Amino acid sequence: MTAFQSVAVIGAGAWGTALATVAARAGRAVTLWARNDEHAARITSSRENPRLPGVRLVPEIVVTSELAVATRADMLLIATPAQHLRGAVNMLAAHLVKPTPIVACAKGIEHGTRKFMTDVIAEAAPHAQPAILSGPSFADDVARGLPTAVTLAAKDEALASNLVQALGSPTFRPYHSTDVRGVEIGGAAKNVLAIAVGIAVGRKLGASAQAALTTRGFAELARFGRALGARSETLTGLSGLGDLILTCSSLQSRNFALGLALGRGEQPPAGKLAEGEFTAPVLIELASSQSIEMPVSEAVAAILSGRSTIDAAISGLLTRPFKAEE
Ligand SMILES: NC(=O)C1=CN([C@@H]2O[C@H](COP(=O)(O)OP(=O)(O)OC[C@H]3O[C@@H](n4cnc5c(N)ncnc54)[C@H](OP(=O)(O)O)[C@@H]3O)[C@@H](O)[C@H]2O)C=CC1
Ligand SMILES: O=C(CO)COP(=O)(O)O
Repeated sequence: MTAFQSVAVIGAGAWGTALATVAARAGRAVTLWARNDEHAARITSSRENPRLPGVRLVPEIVVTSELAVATRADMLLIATPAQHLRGAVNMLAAHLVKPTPIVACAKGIEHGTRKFMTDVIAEAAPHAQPAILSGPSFADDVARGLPTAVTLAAKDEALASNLVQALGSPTFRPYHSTDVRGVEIGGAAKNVLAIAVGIAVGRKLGASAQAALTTRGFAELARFGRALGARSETLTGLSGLGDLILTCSSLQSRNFALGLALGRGEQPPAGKLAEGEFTAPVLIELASSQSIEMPVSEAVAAILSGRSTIDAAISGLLTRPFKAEE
């Protein structure tokens, strides 16, 4: 029997809604918390979230805007955007009466503090047990029950394994890990790199360039990860290489789609969260503070901030000095 019978998902966006279906499929009692009363009431009555259209929520999922109801759960999943994770955890920390696992499901690094998601949780809710879930998983695929595998990490292996037992099912296979930092790095960096690859595809640089850029993107993700203590099996695993491949090759990805639009000289899709846009500046700040070379991510940050044109950034990458592959 699993240690965690009930699950609350904080943040009723596309990913939070998909995760609520994951937990329900795994047999948990599920609460989905939306910050807005009307939004919660609308999902409750229609059994559909406009942020994840076409997906019917099973009747067992309780949708609420009352934090006191959600925080009664045995474990919490936080699925807000990365820059809002601290605000969400601050709110719920006051309601926690026992040490409760809080699983970060956002992919990013906090601006200003340059902190990764589990560090933000540990700071905002000192009695929580932070964990991170990440890997190749589009909300739409997951909610429809298409199969995937992800990584779920916590410092304590037994906790990570218990969380996996609580959420896993034949269509959603979490692998447990204790390499929290490695998992956080993969999820954050791959979004920035997907913007780069989207730009290359939008500029019609060809399938060979797409593969080359994805690979060199992985080289810098891994360089950054190793410098920050990530394990190599995590970097080449589901939350690293796995999610990078997905995001750099699929039009379903909002980060890839943002890059594609930029590369084509079009307006980026409106109202779509592309975390890489927010992660790029803080990722390169962190990298340069530790003298880690991340030329592809730097090019993305320069394009997004208007410091470079797309053509200048592409030419800058292609004319770097030749060097040994590592
Ligand atoms: N979509 C996907 O396929 C996947 C997304 N992720 C990650 O999950 C995170 C969320 O993405 P996604 O669900 O797609 O984004 P969405 O834009 O679909 O939804 C974000 C949700 O967060 C809510 N929210 C924003 N700020 C707060 C806050 N302070 N407190 C509570 N709720 C808040 C929003 O509420 P409101 O509706 O009121 O605006 C909205 O419902 C991102 O970090 C993303 O990288 C990870 C894997 C897959
Ligand atoms: O993280 C994701 C898939 O694993 C979702 O990617 P996008 O945020 O780019 O849509």
